[in-house]
Amino acid sequence: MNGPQLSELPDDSEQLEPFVSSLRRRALQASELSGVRTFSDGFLIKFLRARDFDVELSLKLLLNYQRWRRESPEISGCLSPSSVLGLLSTSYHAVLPQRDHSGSRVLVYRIGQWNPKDWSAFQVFRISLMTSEIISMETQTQRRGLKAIFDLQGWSLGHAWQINPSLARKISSVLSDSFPLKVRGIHLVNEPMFFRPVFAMIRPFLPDKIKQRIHMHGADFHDTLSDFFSPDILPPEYGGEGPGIEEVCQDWTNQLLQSEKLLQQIAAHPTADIASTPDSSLISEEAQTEQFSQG
Ligand SMILES: Cc1c(C)c2c(c(C)c1O)CC[C@@](C)(CCC[C@H](C)CCC[C@H](C)CCCC(C)C)O2
Repeated sequence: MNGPQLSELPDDSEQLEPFVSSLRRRALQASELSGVRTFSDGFLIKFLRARDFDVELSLKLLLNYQRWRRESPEISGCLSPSSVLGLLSTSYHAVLPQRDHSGSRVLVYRIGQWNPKDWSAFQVFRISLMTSEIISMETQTQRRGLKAIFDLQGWSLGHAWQINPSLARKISSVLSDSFPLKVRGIHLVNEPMFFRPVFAMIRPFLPDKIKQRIHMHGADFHDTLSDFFSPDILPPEYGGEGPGIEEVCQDWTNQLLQSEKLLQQIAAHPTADIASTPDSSLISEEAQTEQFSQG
């Protein structure tokens, strides 16, 4: 059985066991110094699915993930949706309710809603990290990855000044090899000319595979965006017939707020399998059935 076929099996399948044990053994050896003593199956399977069950590559991804978190405490230390509620309330971000034709999650970021005088790039980054942690618990997302649409309408110098080379490095790391999610597409719409220098800071660190998945649509994006996404799932603001952007942002904000405890647990114990622990008081009943038992 090859990697993608293994990915299709459920978490508790016997055939996954040798891979999980092997990654656990390697991870425990490697993290002796960092003091991590337990890795849940669910945690390890995220990394295996992200690397099509290549144990060596999964281990590398796992160690990069831990290092990234350690080196970015300003971002990963506080995974609290309520701490950035003011920003979420401006309809800055949504995960669309429907997956695309290939099963990928579709995320929308509306950069223009971010007022850089009120919110730092670290806080903005935190939102992406929280969403990433939540969707990476979904089996189907582990298999089919995600696509992100960045609406850069309103991008200004105030935004650009927040992105320094160190932050650009952190952005390219999570996109390439520091987070257990398959990035299947990045779509920029309404990007102004002066977004180029910022993109030029991020681009050199990206592997070719990711570079090829970045699409710049400009202001006339309606036609070209629909080459990638069916109108059924896109909000009307992005040329589709799905629910409006304000509504989907509101819904996802509620989802994040419901996951507050869960996210705190992840920030405190990143290697534990929090979503599937018997202690389901961590997350509301509703959110569990909607978000975590799919696929
Ligand atoms: C796991 C994961 C994370 C954590 C993630 C993203 C994706 C696709 C992920 O899979 C995309 C967004 C990002 C990188 C956070 C970005 C935060 C900054 C402050 C936004 C500023 C605006 C960017 C200059 C816009 C363009 C970025 C693209 C070239 C990615 O966080």
